[in-house]
Amino acid sequence: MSRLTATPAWQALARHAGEMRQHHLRDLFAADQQRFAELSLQHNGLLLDFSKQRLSTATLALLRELAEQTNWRQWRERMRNGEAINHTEQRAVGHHWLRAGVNAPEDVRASLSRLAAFCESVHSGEWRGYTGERISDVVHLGIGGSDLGPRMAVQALAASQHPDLRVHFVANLDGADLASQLSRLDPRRTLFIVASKTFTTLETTVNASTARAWLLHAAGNEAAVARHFVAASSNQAAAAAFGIAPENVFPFAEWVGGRFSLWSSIGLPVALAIGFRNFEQLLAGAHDLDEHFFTAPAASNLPLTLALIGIWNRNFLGAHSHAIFPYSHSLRLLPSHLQQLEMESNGKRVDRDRFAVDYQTNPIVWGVAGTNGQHSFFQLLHQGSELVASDFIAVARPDFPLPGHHSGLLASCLAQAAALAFGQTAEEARAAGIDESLVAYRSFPGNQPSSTLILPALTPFSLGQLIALYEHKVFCQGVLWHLNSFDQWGVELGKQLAGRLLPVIRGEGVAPELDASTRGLIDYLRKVRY
Ligand SMILES: O=P(O)(O)OC[C@H]1O[C@H](O)[C@H](O)[C@@H](O)[C@@H]1O
Repeated sequence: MSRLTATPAWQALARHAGEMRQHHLRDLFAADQQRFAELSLQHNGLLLDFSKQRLSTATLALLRELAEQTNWRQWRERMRNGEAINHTEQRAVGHHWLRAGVNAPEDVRASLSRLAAFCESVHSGEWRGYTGERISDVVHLGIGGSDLGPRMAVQALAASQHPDLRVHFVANLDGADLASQLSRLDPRRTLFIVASKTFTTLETTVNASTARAWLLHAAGNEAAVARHFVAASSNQAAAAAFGIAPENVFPFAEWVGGRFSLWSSIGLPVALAIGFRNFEQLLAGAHDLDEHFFTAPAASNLPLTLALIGIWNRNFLGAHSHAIFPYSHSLRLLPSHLQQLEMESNGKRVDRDRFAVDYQTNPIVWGVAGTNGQHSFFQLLHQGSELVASDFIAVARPDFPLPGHHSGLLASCLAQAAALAFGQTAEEARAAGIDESLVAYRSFPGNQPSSTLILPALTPFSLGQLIALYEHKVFCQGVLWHLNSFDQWGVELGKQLAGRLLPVIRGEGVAPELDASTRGLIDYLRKVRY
C-alpha cells in the first residue's frame, strides 16, 4: 500500500464511497434544499456549481482532510517560493511569476516591456517587411505547449481581434498544414514567430525552415529574414544558429513549462492579435486567480475544490474520463488545451519517490464545444454504460451577440447538465405518454456527475482566470497523487524511435533491430510510394 492509499483520509473516503454510490443525485437533491448554496463557490465573477457531483458536504470534508494529509499547503508554498519542485529536471515552477504584475521578477518585467515595444512597432506600422510593406499576417510556428495555449487564447478572444492583423497557427509536421497557410499569404507582408522552448522540436524546425525558404524564394536576399522572423524560446543559441537575429529573439526562462508558457513570450501571437493592453488583462486575470489560490482557505479555494472533485470521481467513483464542454464557440479549443495541461502533467504512473502508484492517476480528458457535442456523442453519456464526469462552462454574456442565439445556448447547457444528473424514470416516460413498448428505450438513468462553471463574459481577464484555475487544479491533483506534474518523459521514446526510423523511411539506412510490424509497414509504404 502506498503512502497515499494508507492515509486515514483515503481509507475513510473509500468507505464513504461505498455509501455514496447507493445514492442517486435525485435523492441527494430531494434530501437537501440548500444543496446549491452549500455546493457552489464564487470568486470575482466566476461561479462554480458542483451540486450535481455525486458527493455531499461530508465527502468534501474528507477530501479536504486528504489534501491536508498530503501537505498541499506546503507544496503550494514550495511552488510559490521557487523551490525546484520539478525534481527530475531540477527546476522551479514559475509560470505564476509571469503574471505577477508589478511584483514580477525584474527579468520578467523587462521581457514584457520588449514584447510591448515589439507589438507597438508592428501595430503602428513602424515594423516593415523587406519591401517596406506593413505586416498584415502573423504565422505562429510551434507545437504542443508552444501552440495550444496561444492558439486557444487567440480564438477565444476573437471578439477583441486587432482589425488590421491576422494571426495564423501552424503546428503539424504534415506539409498540408503549412502549405495551406502559405498559399494564402504574401511574403512581403508576413511575419513568422518561431515558438519553441527548446528550439530542437522536429515539427517546428522543419516548418520554420520551409517558411524561411518560401520567404527567401520571394525576397532573394538573406537580409529579409531579420524583417520576417522572430522567435520565442529559452534556447537563444539555437535560435541564433537557425538564423534569427538576436534582437528578434524573445527569451523566457527554463522554469516556464511548455504547457504553462502562454504567459511568457510564447504568448506573443496573443498580444499581437488582441493588443498588448488586452494581453496584460489576460495576465491580470491569471494573477487574480493565483492570489486566490495562494491565499484562500481550502473550503473556498476553487482550484483545490476542482481538484478534489476530480479525485473523488477518478479514485472513488471510478470515472475513467473527464469531459470538458465549453458552451462557447470561442472556447472550442479549450478541451484541447486542457487535454495537454492535464494529461501531460498528471498522466504518470511513477510517484515522486520513484515508486509505481497503486491508484489511478489522470483520467482521459476530452470534449468539444456545446451544443455540437449534444448531436453526436452525448447519446453515450445519457444512456451508455460509462460513468463520465463533465465540466460544463457557460458564458453569461455573448461575445458575438446575434439576436436569438445566446438564450438557446445557455438553455442547452443547463438542460444537458440537468438531464445527465436526473435522467428520466420509466414512470416519468409513461406519464409523458410514451408507448409501453418504448419506455425502456426512452428512460434515462441519470446520475452522471458534472460541475458548471459560469463566466460573466469572455474577456481577456476572465480567460486568464479560467486557464489559471485549471493550471492550479492540475497542480493540486499532482500533489495529492504525489506526482511531478512538470516533466513529460513519456513523450521522449516515440521521438527517439522516429529519429531512428527517418533514414529507413527515406531508404537511406537499415535498422536490423526493427520489429516485424514496423518493418512490414515500412516495406509497404516504400512499395506504394515509389
Ligand atoms: O516548445 P518546444 O520545445 O518546441 O516543445 C513543444 C512540445 O513538445 C514536447 O514534445 C512536449 O511534449 C511538450 O510539452 C512541448 O510543449
